Amino acid sequence: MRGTAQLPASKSESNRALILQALAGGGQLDNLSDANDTQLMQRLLADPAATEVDAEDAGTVMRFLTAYLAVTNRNALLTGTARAQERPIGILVDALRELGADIGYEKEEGYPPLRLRGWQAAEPQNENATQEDEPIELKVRGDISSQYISALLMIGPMLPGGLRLWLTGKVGSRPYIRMTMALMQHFGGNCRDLGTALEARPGHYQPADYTIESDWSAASYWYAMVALAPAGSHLTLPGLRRYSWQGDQAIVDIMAKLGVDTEFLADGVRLTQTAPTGGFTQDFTDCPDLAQTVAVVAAALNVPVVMTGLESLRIKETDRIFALQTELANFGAFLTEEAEGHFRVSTEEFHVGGQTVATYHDHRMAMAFAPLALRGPITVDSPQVVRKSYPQFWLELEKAGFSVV
Ligand SMILES: O=C(O)C1=C[C@@H](OP(=O)(O)O)[C@@H](O)[C@H](O)C1
Ligand SMILES: C=C(OP(=O)(O)O)C(=O)O
Repeated sequence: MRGTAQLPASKSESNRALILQALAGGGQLDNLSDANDTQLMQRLLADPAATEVDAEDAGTVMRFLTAYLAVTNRNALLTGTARAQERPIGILVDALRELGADIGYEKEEGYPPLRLRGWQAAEPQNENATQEDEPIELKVRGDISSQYISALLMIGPMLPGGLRLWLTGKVGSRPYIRMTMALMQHFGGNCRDLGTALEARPGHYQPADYTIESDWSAASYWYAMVALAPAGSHLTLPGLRRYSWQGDQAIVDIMAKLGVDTEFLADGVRLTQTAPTGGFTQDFTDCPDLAQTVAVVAAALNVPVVMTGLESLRIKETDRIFALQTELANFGAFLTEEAEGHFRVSTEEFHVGGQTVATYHDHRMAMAFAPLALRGPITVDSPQVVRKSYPQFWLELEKAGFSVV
């Protein structure tokens, strides 16, 4: 493997920047993602009169728009795909109700679709505050999805006294919360991490320009390819930054152990194949979207990796633990829960030769297993799933020399 692969722009940065641009009333965004999740967010924000808003299968769109539509006093039905209707949202709805939003469940309590009816009071309520300009204080569980916290923080400055969130439980996906706060500050939002709580002070966002970084989660599939490619392979990925707001930059350190060296360039990174260092334990609490990539590479290289912090994987685009276990087994590898929350990747006899990988409506299943084609022919079922985050994925594989038919 040699050459350069084009990455999509970060969908996480893009979808925050779009919400903040809408709340700020302007600003130029460059290099927005072509991911369906981002294109969808852009379309939905551009139609303020819509009474039915379909977030499809995009978690960030569903969660961020719940808060955004509420705070902008919209009357709308917010819905999504069948899977989106199985992904919980009760924690966010409870918090928004405490703030004064009028939100009802159309079907099952705690799940989309949601009926949004603006605020119960003309002004967002401030019952929990002792004085007019004090922030409303809320306790929010951090162990289900950080997207609820990001959604709340972004609307925090719009509330009369701002917002103070006390996170409870084990907080997952923390880097995504830090990314939210960094982008809020970029748009002139006043927010702080107080250690025990997160605070957004009241105030107006200011229009700001921002160039979105390339997507580190998408980069992980190219790291996987370099790890599995013939010796001497290397690859350049433009648009990635050394100082990134994306927690999935953790792939740099993880892949160093799986035999990929990263050199930061003026624009992007250059990956070079080295040798795996041996087994290790990796916590995915902060970077859940990397779990599938790492599981497949560890299995294929027969590196015993113990994976922890996978709790949120069962409520993503699919139950990713089940999907990984089922599909890895077809290649002679296993993901076994040996103690609570400790999943060991082990390989009996890894073989690639004509298997069909089921993708479970999950872009990351398709992209995580695709690098196995370096070891033999595979068929990836429903390949169009990649459009959620990386529509050009198969095209880029072809450009890199894969035969995609
Ligand atoms: O805020 C974000 O942009 C995201 C947060 C993460 O979700 P959780 O917070 O639900 O783990 C991640 O898995 C998702 O792909 C994107
Ligand atoms: C979990 C993901 O996305 P979301 O939760 O935004 O649907 C993902 O992209 O892996």
